[in-house]
Amino acid sequence: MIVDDVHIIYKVYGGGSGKGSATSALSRIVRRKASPAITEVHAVKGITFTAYKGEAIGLIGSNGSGKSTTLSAIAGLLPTASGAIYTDGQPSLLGVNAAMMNDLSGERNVVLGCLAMGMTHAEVRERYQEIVDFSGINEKGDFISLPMRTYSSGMAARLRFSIAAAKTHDVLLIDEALSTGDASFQRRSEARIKELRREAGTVFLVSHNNAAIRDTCDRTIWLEHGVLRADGPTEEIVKDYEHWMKKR
Ligand SMILES: Nc1ncnc2c1ncn2[C@@H]1O[C@H](COP(=O)(O)OP(=O)(O)OP(=O)(O)O)[C@@H](O)[C@H]1O
Repeated sequence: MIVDDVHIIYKVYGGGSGKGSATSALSRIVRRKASPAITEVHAVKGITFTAYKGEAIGLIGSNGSGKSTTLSAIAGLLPTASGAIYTDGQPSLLGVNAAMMNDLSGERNVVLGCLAMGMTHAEVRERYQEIVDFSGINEKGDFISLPMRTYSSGMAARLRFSIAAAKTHDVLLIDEALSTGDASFQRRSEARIKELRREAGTVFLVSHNNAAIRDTCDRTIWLEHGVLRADGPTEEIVKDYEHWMKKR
């Protein structure tokens, strides 16, 4: 995968005016008043790097440095203002916010999630039990047949991770997934990420948990203010980052 001088700019409509509602938009149309100002947030400012098959890369940086934005752009969910991203294979974003249908049962979400990732019905049937067992949702009763809205945030995150981790991904993008779930689930998910790596894809992990980055990634990219500050062996980069954080 090649990320070539990528810039990402968010456009925030009506920023600052405090009148972003539908009725105020309608009144502006009726009165033919100019639309409110657009505020631009330049979140990523010219990032360039190359990632190879079999690599697990950590993305670190302070809050608002552009890690999640970079990941969304690689997943194809955000357009670049300039620059380009080239990938060999389909990147999938495994975020704690990945869409699930809250009114449907966990069971239906597993089936829909698997179909959405391109599995056939037969493959879904084959993997279903494994996904439910991995998530551990049923450890405390038959929760998998209840609607997702009855799950705790940790349970929902575990199910999301388990669905996405059931498939071998060409490029797997993980946003803070390891920080959700309890200690035993974190251990299981770390082991699964290692397996996914062996199955040849490229893994990106965004996390504030430096121990998880050290355990999972051999290369780390450090972003700060939307700029690539360092890119190299995990141990070296995380050490510099921790040192820099202490001095702030
Ligand atoms: N939907 C959005 N609209 C406008 N600005 C946004 C949006 N999402 C993020 N930003 C801005 O883009 C910048 C980078 O945000 P991003 O979420 O990528 O950072 P991050 O490094 O993942 O942060 P954190 O560690 O807090 O999760 C921030 O300045 C943020 O305010």
